[in-house]
Amino acid sequence: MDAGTSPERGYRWRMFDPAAILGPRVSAAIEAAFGLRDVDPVLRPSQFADVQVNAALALAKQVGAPPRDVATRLVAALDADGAFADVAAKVEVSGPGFLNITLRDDWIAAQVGAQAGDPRRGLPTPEPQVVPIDYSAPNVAKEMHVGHLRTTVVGDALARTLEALGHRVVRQNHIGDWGTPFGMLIEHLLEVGEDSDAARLLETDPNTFYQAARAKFDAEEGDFATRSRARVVALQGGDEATLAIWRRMIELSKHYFNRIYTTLDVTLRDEHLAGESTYDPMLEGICDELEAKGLAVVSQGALCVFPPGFTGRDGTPLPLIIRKSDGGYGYATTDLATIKHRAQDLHADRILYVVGAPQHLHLSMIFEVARLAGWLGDTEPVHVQIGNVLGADGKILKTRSGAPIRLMALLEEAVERAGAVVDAARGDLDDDERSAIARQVGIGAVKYADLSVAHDTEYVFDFDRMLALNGNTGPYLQYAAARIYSIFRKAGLDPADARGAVVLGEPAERALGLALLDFGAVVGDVAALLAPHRLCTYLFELAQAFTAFYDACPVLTAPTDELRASRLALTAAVLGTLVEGLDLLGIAAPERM
Ligand SMILES: NC(=[NH2+])NCCC[C@H](N)C(=O)O
Repeated sequence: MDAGTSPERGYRWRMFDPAAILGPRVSAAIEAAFGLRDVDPVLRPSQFADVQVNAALALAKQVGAPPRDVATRLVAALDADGAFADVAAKVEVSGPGFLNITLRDDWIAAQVGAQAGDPRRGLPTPEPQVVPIDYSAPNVAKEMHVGHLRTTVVGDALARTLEALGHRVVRQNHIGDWGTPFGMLIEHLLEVGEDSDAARLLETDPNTFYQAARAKFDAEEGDFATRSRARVVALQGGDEATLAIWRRMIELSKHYFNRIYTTLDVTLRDEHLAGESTYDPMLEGICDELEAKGLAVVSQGALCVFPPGFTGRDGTPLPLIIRKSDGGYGYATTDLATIKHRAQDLHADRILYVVGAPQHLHLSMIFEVARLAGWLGDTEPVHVQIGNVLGADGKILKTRSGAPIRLMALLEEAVERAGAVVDAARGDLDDDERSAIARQVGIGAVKYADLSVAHDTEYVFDFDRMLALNGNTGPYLQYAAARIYSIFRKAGLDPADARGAVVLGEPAERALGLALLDFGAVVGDVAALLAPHRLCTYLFELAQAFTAFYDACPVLTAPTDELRASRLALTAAVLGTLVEGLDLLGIAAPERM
């Protein structure tokens, strides 16, 4: 995906990673040698060098010389002003015209030390943006399904990450709390009574509540259906008594959502609720405006917009219906009001819609109509498409009987399974601590499984795999952090006090230092590319680099005091990075497990 208007791209906002420091120096050398300004130095990681400069290949055409010559002149320019002397031990021309740079060990060590002392741990500080994030968005009186789980988890990780970078995130939970079904739902609630067990289902098992209402409606029992239809009219007409009972219903549903959010440890709160009903007062004005602008036309009795470029399979233009022939408004009108509000009232720079992939056509049409209406200005709406969560059979995850999985039951099972492992491994800990760990590990495993694959791809929900202690899993990373906590317990040292000067001698030590320096750039990429899985991959590789280091380099029994202090400092930096990285993903790191 294109990074769009995201400010995190480029070196300008970054601090400690080698590319951020070398990039501008290579650009300056290109200017000195060839008189070309602001040329992208094209720095890439490479298996043959700490950093590879690929600019010569692209420059060759412009300069009119073979890439190897360009590369050689570039090295001469870099040498001439000593641009690399403090940073690079060696710069070599290789292959068709790459520059392979070997960094100085003492430079890497100093950067690691500086990053560890930075309160932001090397996170970039880009120009702050206003970013509304639309995520979770379950429907009132319906069970949240695994699709909602994934938008909740991915949206929350993006919210945490963008906020950590300094952006003003506006969390928006666009719950489905409005529309035709509310007539029958309210009538049902009135019949069973607000304080009945049947009403309580809204908090515990909303699907059963919904189905009971639906059954009465379909059976045409007495005048239930007629009353339901009248109730929708009363609701949308602003009848106070109807609104009062509707509010009670939302209140009960909120208890259900909040239980899920608390269990999941996500940052969504009541104040982030901005459901479909919020925009009801704007809908008439939206239709009037689009009609006045000549964008909406009446077709078969309904008011529609036909945004250019959207056609059905047979080539006919696709409508976005904004007012049905009976005068009612639907999902599309609400979304148009929503996007106008986000662009014009919230002054959004980017709007993230963390929503299931099947809604891509709908959202693309909304974005296009908003653009045609002139509402967007510089606002960039983005659909962060969420792929399906599948069962072992490769179909959308369902229970054996084919019913949708109850999300709470799924989360409870994750915690239970994690608990069995923790109970077996840590009989030495008391019950409370074991159950707290089980919760962090079980929930962390589910969240990590959602986050570690690209958000737009499908994946198979598999408890055994997500709870495994090896491989790219949440528990693996939590375990890596817990192991480091135990090293510090053994040393009788608080990791915050491990501030010895870093010395990098062994190859595994050096590789670990380099890995640490990437943290800021990776977090910047997560925000720019809206790709939390990149942070997962990074943390997994960092944990592996730590294991390799720990196998090769004794820490507590290091040969000298200096080395011991250095290795403890390195170890503390890894712990801090793991804990902070997991926190950006919304995953806790227990101190023991
Ligand atoms: N602005 C939006 N359309 N957000 C997504 C809403 C998702 C919708 N409630 C659903 O469950 O499918």
